[in-house]
Amino acid sequence: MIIIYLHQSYTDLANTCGHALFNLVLTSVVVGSSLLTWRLWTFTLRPLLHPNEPRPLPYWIPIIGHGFRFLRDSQALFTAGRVHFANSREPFAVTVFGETIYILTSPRDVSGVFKETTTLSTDQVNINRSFGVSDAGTEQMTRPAFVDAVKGERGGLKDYNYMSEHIRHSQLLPGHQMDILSRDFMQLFEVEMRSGTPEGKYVIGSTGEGGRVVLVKNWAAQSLIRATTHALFGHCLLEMEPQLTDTFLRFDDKSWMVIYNYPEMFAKETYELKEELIQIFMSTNANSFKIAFWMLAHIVHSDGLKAAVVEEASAALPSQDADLDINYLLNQCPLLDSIWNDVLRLTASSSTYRYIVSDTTIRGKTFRAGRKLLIPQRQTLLDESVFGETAATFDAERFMRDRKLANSTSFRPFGGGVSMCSGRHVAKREAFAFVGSVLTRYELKLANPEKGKQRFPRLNVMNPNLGLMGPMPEDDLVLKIKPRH
Ligand code: HEM
Repeated sequence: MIIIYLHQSYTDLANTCGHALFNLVLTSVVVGSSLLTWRLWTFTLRPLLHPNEPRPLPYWIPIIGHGFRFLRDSQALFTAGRVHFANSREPFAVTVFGETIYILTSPRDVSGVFKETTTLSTDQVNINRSFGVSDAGTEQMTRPAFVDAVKGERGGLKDYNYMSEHIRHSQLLPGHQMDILSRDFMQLFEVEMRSGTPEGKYVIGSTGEGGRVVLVKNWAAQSLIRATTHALFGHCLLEMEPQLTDTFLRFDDKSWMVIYNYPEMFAKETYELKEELIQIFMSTNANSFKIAFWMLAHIVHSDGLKAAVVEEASAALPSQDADLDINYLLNQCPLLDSIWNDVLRLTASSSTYRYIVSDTTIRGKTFRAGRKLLIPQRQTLLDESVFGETAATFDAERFMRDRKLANSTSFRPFGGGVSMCSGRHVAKREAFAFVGSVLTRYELKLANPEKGKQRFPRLNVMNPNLGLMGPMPEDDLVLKIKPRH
């Protein structure tokens, strides 16, 4: 009876409105109500039935979910998620092209993740895959075949990934190997900086009497990447590939496409550049020149700060013929140290990532096996409840005034747990070497445009990023430099 009635009503309405228009309206009503039902179930009813699971951040288009927002400005998406759940910092889930990713923004949850090393994995296999390691290569890398030199036979056989991590740590963490690396780096870096007036693509003009106009981003990148590459890999790599730094810089801004498996057809050049680079070369070189750049940018944009830092650092270079005393800069310069920390805080968009091997419960929330978990460190680095009302802006003395801040669980620019950056000590050395060297060897002035003042470089917050954010492509720090006598 009801069916006959509905059919009759359908026919009457269709005849009155015209079939095409009526079908359009009907389709819209069906799609709209299905969408509302799906939203009600997914974002309201299901979370009520599963209170122990992180709540999903609502979205409108199934499967695509937050995909485009994630690619366009992932930090804004994470902030929106945190705010959507009333800034409670409970874990939540986003959907990126069909994939559910848990987002953690509370330092206490994050500490729980770092402690859990059995059910949460760093997923080395998949990371290697995105850098082109084949199935056969993966099989070889995960086959237990090596003996740990320290533990010997007692430790049992280890696979390539374990041994590679072991070697990275002994090379890069404080100890004998790092001392050798640092010594080599400083020698090579001195060659770069001592040559008086820097030459290369970063010099864009002359001001007479030995003065030059330089682009600092490129200057920091060229000198630090060359010296680090030479110290880590020997001279052959740069001899075989003299353009390596340029190739790297062209790749750097888009490297996230490789990590997030962005479709190759939309990023052909990036994937071609990736072929020319190796993964370890990227993790070693992607960040240090950026932090050096930002530190110098903040220092030279304030005459008062510049004078204070030059005064503090000047004992590291007693004469222009001396070698830069990097240990003095690292250990006796509290202002420089505070600047390093606050710049890291403002520019790190580091994320720690884990693959969930089996269901894992942290502080009452269960994270389901087979999904990914992401910890965007920027969500705590800008937390006003920890860093104060001025958390969003640079404060050179913030970490000097409150020394405990550097050990806060909200301050993790290098990630944490088993995957914490082992290059953090090397990075600090590189940044201090560049900033200290430039400030003590040169007189510096902002090269102001004809009208007005040089704008402070804007942070490129748009690209998903795995370490430090650089400046917007069209922004740089342009300095007039003149060797000191
Ligand atoms: C300011 C500069 C740097 C920043 C902000 C930075 C940040 C990071 C972050 C966020 C991670 C992932 C941490 C996690 O998953 O929790 C990482 C990993 C790593 N970084 Fe860095 N990094 C920097 C410089 C360097 C340098 C100079 C090197 C090498 C000389 C390096 C080598 C590595 C390596 C090898 C890893 C993989 C994890 C490991 O085995 O240690 N990083 N870095």
